[in-house]
Amino acid sequence: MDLMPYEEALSIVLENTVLIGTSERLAFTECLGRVLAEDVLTDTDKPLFDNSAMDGYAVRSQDIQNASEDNPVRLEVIGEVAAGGEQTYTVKQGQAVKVFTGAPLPEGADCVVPVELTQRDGNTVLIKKALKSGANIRRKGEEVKAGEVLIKKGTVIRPYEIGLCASVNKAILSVYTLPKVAVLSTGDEIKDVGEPIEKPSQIRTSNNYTIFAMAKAMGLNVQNLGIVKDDPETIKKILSNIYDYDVFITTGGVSAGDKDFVKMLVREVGVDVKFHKVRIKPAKPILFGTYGKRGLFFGLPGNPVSCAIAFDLIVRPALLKMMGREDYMPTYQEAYLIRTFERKDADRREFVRARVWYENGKLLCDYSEKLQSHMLTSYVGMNAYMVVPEDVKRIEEGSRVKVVYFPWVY
Ligand SMILES: Nc1nc2c(c(=O)[nH]1)N[C@H]1C(S)=C(S)[C@@H](COP(=O)(O)OP(=O)(O)OC[C@H]3O[C@@H](n4cnc5c(N)ncnc54)[C@H](O)[C@@H]3O)O[C@H]1N2
Ligand code: MOO
Repeated sequence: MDLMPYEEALSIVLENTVLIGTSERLAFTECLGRVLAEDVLTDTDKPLFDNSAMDGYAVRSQDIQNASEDNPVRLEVIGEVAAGGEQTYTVKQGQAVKVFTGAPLPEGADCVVPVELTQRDGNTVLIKKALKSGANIRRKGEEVKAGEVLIKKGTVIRPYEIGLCASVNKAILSVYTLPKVAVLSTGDEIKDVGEPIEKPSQIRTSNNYTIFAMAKAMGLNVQNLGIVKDDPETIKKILSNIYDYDVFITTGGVSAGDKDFVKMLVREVGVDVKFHKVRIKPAKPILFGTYGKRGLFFGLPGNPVSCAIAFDLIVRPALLKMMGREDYMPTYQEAYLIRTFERKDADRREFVRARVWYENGKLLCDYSEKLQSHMLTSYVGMNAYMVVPEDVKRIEEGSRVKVVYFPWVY
């Protein structure tokens, strides 16, 4: 049986992914990483008033049009306005007012000469350069006017937008509700952190923690349901709770073993399985299905690297789309391979842990020595996946390869 290509699998997942749709109103400080469910309007002009962009002297540009280093223009200093200060002066011909950055612009002045281009002399100042009308002035409403859209619906709130909301006193934002996510690991041999290992064949879990951390790093509301033994009744009982979540993720139990129960039991709890197995390496046995109104079920393979890759390249885009993000597709770049890569089994598209970096203006790529799907250490020191296309056995040093950065920026 031909395996499903990666693109087809991803598009099936995304076709079945719907935006949560509901929204909630939150304090702007709680909205980091959230997606705006409506346009943010400002009810004030930004800036609120004409003000100086420099520490210097507010003057009339026509008074200084012939000013130069050799032939400075002398103006009478009639006062001083600080940031936050009252604007009480009117600058008339031959006059200047000392101003500081952010200070309201005195009436009559139409430019500000930075202090570096002046020389103070008692109650006069020498201006050493001609400036145009408007120079070093921030005009009322030049950034945004009252009633205008400040941030569009669909925008992700980053620290910049948090600051912007603060600057216009926008204290409450309407953002899309986050999907509720659960992660459950399966396997008789899997032991939780802190549990004693009783026999050498037991395995310390990593998967439920990796996936929990990945969802958490996306700002999601995620529950780690721990580990369940390969007992069909217990697994089915837990799986019957999928309806409490928008996205349910299991790890393990999806390949061909006698105890790989997840793939059978999900159907019994009402999951409509859309695919099982994709032409990728690792993570081939990934299972995907839908349930209820908008539920997404992902059965990720048990091998720790397979599990992580399946999340990064298949689950994460769906979660982003569900959260209301428009930039949910993984983005690829081209890099130059610095060392020949070879593999024996070339059937599937392989995502090799790699490191990319710029050198002399070129993005270069080297790959981890650890290629197997149980080796979580293959991530350490790496920052990207190098894509080895289907049917390609060897990529020569110096060739161009496609890479995709790990989505976690630290
Ligand atoms: N006959 C076949 N065998 C396998 C196939 C196949 O096509 N035919 N596919 C292989 C591939 S590819 C993968 S990937 C794995 C996936 O298997 P499962 O999803 O069924 O996972 P398990 O069998 O439960 O475990 C696989 C492996 O991973 C370890 N594991 C499981 N859970 C965890 C956890 N929470 N933390 C850390 N490590 C975990 C487990 O001990 C196994 O070593 O199947 C291949 N086999
Ligand atoms: O495709 Mo599996 O994911 O080798 O490890």
